[in-house]
Amino acid sequence: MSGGTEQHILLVVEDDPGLQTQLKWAYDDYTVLIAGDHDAAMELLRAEEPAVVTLDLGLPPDPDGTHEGFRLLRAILETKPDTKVIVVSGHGERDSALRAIADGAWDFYQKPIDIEELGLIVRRAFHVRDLEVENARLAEARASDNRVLGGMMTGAPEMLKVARTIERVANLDVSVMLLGASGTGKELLARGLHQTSARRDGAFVAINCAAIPENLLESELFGHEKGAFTGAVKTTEGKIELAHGGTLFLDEVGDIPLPLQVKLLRFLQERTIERIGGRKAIAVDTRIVCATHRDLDAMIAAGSFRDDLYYRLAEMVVKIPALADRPGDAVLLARHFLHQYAPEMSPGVRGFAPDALQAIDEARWPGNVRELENRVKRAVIMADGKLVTKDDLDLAGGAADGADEEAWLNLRSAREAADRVAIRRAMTQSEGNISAAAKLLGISRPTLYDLLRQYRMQA
Ligand SMILES: Nc1ncnc2c1ncn2[C@@H]1O[C@H](COP(=O)(O)OP(=O)(O)OP(=O)(O)O)[C@@H](O)[C@H]1O
Repeated sequence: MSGGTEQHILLVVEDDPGLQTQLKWAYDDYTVLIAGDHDAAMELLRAEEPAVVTLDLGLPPDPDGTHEGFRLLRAILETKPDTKVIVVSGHGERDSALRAIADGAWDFYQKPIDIEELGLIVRRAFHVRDLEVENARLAEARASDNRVLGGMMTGAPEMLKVARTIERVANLDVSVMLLGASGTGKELLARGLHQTSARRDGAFVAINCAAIPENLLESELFGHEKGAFTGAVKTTEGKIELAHGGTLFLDEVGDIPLPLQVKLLRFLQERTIERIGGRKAIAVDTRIVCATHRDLDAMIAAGSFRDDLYYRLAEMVVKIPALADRPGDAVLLARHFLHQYAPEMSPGVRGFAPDALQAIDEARWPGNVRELENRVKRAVIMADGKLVTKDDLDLAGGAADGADEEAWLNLRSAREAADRVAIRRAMTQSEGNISAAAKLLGISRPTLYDLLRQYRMQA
């Protein structure tokens, strides 16, 4: 292939020995790997990272059904979401094929296999994959599958930087303070830090200090002995102790009252705690990661937060950008949540209408990712058709129509701009399926590929 493209590895998942041999030798442009079942396929996927997979839905131990095929499709896309999976289904299994597309398969092909026809689809899959690789290379250092730490999704350089910082400090013995508005993903990042660290086999315990009444917070954090106070009917471990060997996420640490701040500081200095009513110091090995949306500098100046505690907790301060400051992430996350919620809540819902995507892109999202997630969830439930509309999202109107109309450089650039909008919309409506998008646009698939390449757009 042309320079700059990755090695072309094709994984064929097929349990019929005859077809295996036939396919193995049919495509000499690629390195062809063969797997006969789920486990063999996953092993090869992990070891060789094939860009394209052809997947027969009928696999052992269920060769006449589709259960194993779908299970493998899910596993492949979970493990390596950018894999182009071409589902090969038997006669009369069109419904399964379409369901596979809805589940994230790239295309489908119906048996009996015609080597040349299937070869064409495979070739195009590699072609699109090459374009994606090239685009990704061009579009700064973006994660190829938009997933970073602990299941966090982002394509925004601002957030990728945050994730990299956290990965880097995860295994260092430094305290980390996450600063960011509500719903920006602080807890998710703390969890990601824990999972990346050597403590990953220990517990991750989270406590929101603002949500617990002051008089109960001490017991929540440090635990109590039986009889320590009225109602203390049995000895109870606090969160710090429960996170022994693991990580305690102290959310809204700015809400800890001063007397408790002293006790927390003592724990950080001596690494021992005393339960309320307890007489002995208990050694506890817990890493603390904390977060707040408060202005701790101002609180220190006002005397409501101890500066010595601050310096213990905040050796590394990581600022989390608001969703509105991560261009592209709102749409990326909206799609992610739609695919997460639609299957169980409204299986008919497949994607967003173009006006909805535009509104999502333009909204300010004061409640950040949590607000977006809730709105998408509600919209998925409310949607009547296959597509979630702007009305379903119940967002206040976006930017004024046509307000940012540009003066065109020339007819070519005006055409290109119009093409881009139409292609983006068609691709969105068809959830990235090239055939369907080409159909919507009234052009052939090869023409659409040419345009995508010409405009350097991602499929
Ligand atoms: N980048 C992301 N990718 C996927 N899900 C996300 C992302 N960021 C946040 N979420 C989800 O959004 C919700 C809010 O995130 P999280 O609880 O981590 O925010 P927070 O900053 O800790 O909020 P608060 O300060 O209000 O507690 C969670 O359901 C979380 O899983």
